[in-house]
Amino acid sequence: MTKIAIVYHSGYGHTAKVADHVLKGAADTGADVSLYKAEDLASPDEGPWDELAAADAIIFGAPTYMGSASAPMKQFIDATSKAWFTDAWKDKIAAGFTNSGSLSGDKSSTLSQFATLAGQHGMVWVNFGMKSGFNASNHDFDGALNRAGHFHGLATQSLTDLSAEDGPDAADLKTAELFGERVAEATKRWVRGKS
Ligand SMILES: Cc1cc2nc3c(=O)[nH]c(=O)nc-3n(C[C@H](O)[C@H](O)[C@H](O)COP(=O)(O)O)c2cc1C
Repeated sequence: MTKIAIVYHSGYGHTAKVADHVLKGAADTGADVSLYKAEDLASPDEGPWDELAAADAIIFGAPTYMGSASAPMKQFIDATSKAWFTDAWKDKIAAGFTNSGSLSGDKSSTLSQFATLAGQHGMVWVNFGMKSGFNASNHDFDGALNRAGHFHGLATQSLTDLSAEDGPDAADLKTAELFGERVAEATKRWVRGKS
């Protein structure tokens, strides 16, 4: 069974909800998926680093704050330098997701940050591969999948006046599940091809 780790930060619960749905989509393919909080991996010398080293894929997730990954996620990113020195994550599958208040909100910067992190570790970045669900006049905004139209990762929107109970909406959460499924299937093929 392939092992997938999701490392995420969420200040107010919205991104945690997205992480839960990414997990659901990946787990529905039969993968063994675990969630890790970035705060528990803030130091290179403490936390479940061995479990990340044992994973076939690591998915990074954080809210976009001021146009990049939130500070606790950046602290985790910097703490991965020990894994970098030992090539602990080389040739693992990587993917990323972010969530923010605006439809765009510079989420692309956060996804690029995660793809760069994956590149630094010699990981194999899996993009989303889903076409935009809202880019033509005959499309409905409501219920559209991947309506923010990001391709190199998952991007969801949580309107800023809604609690994590009410946002992101069902279409974005379904999009998150399909993203989890995509990464899990890619991981399965990658692991099978290596053996
Ligand atoms: C410090 C801070 C900075 C933010 N910067 C952005 C931003 O650059 N773009 C955006 O669209 N939303 C921004 N937001 C809104 C959050 O991304 C949004 O509320 C998100 O759902 C928070 O996720 P969380 O509950 O997982 O922390 C910001 C929120 C905070 C608190």
